[in-house]
Formats: sequence, C-alpha cells, structure tokens
Amino acid sequence: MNLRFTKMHGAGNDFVVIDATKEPFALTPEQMRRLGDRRFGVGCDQILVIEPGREPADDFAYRIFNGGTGEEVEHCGNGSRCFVRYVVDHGLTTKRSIRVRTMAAQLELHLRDDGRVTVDMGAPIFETGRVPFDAKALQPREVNGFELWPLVDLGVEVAVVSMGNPHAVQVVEDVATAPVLSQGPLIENHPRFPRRVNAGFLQVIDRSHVKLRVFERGAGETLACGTGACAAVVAGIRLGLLDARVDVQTHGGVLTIEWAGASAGLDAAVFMTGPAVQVFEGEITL
Ligand SMILES: N[C@@H](CCC[C@H](N)C(=O)O)C(=O)O
Repeated sequence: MNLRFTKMHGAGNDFVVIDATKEPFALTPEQMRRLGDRRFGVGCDQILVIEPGREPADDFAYRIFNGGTGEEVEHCGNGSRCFVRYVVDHGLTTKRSIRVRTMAAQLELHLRDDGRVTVDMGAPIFETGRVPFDAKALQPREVNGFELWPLVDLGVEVAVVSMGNPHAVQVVEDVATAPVLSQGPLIENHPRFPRRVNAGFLQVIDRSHVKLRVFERGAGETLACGTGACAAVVAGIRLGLLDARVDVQTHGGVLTIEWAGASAGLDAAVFMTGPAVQVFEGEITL
C-alpha cells in the first residue's frame, strides 16, 4: 500500500503526520515501526493520525503512536501543536481555536498570529494510582509538601506526574552530564511503573528558566518532549523551585509552560506554547 504523509516537528520532536479524515486508517504496529525507523522507513519520534471528530464538541480526533514501538499512547504535547498547524495549513478547518480529542482528553489549541501554538494541556494528575505508579510500601520524602518517590534500586528520587501520559521527573545538577541514556531506559521500564514511563531530567537555572532532557517511553531520548516539559515545570513549581511561567530549554528549542497551580489550586490547567513546523511531504510504500 502507498501512504501519503507529512513530516513535521515541534522543537525538534519529529512526527510523521497522516491525514485519516477522509478514509479510515489502519496500520499494524510493525508498519508503524517501519514509518518510525530512521534507516528503513521515514523516521520520527511519533506518528500522528488525524481523524474526524467523534462527538459534536470535537473538531477532530487525533491518535499518537510511538515511533520506536508502534504502541498507541495517550498524549503528545509537541504533536498537538503540529496537529493544529497541519489542519489549518492543509485547509481542513478555517478555525484558529480547535478542539481535538486524544485517547486521554479533549484539548483546546490556539494558533497564534506569530505562528506558534498554545495548548491547554489540562490539569496535571498527582494521584500515584492514576499515573500509574506503584507506591506500595514506599516512603516518599516531602519537599514543600510535595512527594518525591525513591526508586531504591537506581538510587534516585523522582516526582511522579501524569499529563495524561506518565512522567517521572528528577532534578539534576547539570543536564549535560546527567545519565539520560544509561538511566533513562531503566526508569522507562522500572517495575513501579506498570505502563512504563517517560523519564525527565530537570536542571533549574533560575525561577523562570530550566533545561530539560527527556528519555521518552517508546522513542528514546528526543530533542524535546512537550508533556515532559509540562510535567517537569509542574514538579518544579510544587517543589517551590519555579514561578508560574517558565521557559524550558530543550536540545531542539524553547517551550514556554505556564501553570497557576501554586495560587489557583492543583486542578489548574497547564498551558504550553511553542513552535510547529512542516518539513516535507512524501509517499511511502508499506
Ligand atoms: N513527544 C511527546 C510525548 C509522546 C508520547 C510519549 N513518548 C509517551 O509514551 O507517553 C510530547 O511532546 O509530549
């Protein structure tokens, strides 16, 4: 079969985008992995599939598959910005504020005049069972009233946050020397995370600037992770290290994260702003 696709990126986190608004979409996990493969396929961190909205309140639905494994996942922050850019630039809508349903939630996204996209990412989830994280018989350390959980065998403490998808965030001295590639896979597959996890390494520069590297579940280290940036900033705010608006420097660019949770309550929504860029279009035989 021949498949038309568009290659996009958000701060270097790259995507193969497939328009399934007119025809139903079905690829096997093996075909997904082929699309994600940088040598034998197109190459990407995630595959994004755009579908028609299923409910009256939704303009579209979109599905996310990790490029390394082909598994379907709940959420993708950088992908949601590329989704907006795609549906506007390909004439699928004339709206600038768009509602889309993912596996995890309904999102509201706004295309700004400067071409960047702001996404209402919804409220973070802290209940360990909903992340999901198995906290049985573990003793957390409280900092500023927020729990840091020990991963005893790895000798690290992580904040456990879901943005619809699971994240384990640790604060490090320097992201340049943090053991992202050696420890990332061990955290990703740690038995305390029954659905595996995205592993974030956060370096605080000052109260409104951080550096972040993320070893993503099902994709390895990516140049940026949008939900990872949200989870890391939320964790940093809860630890008392950060203010409500933070620029997150990733290897691929800057994402701005805003969360009023410290003053407005923990169920405040997280807002993420960043770039979304089309790279090329193509066709592949699968
Ligand atoms: N790159 C994404 C996250 C994609 C999904 C993640 N790997 C997972 O398995 O949860 C982002 O920008 O948020």
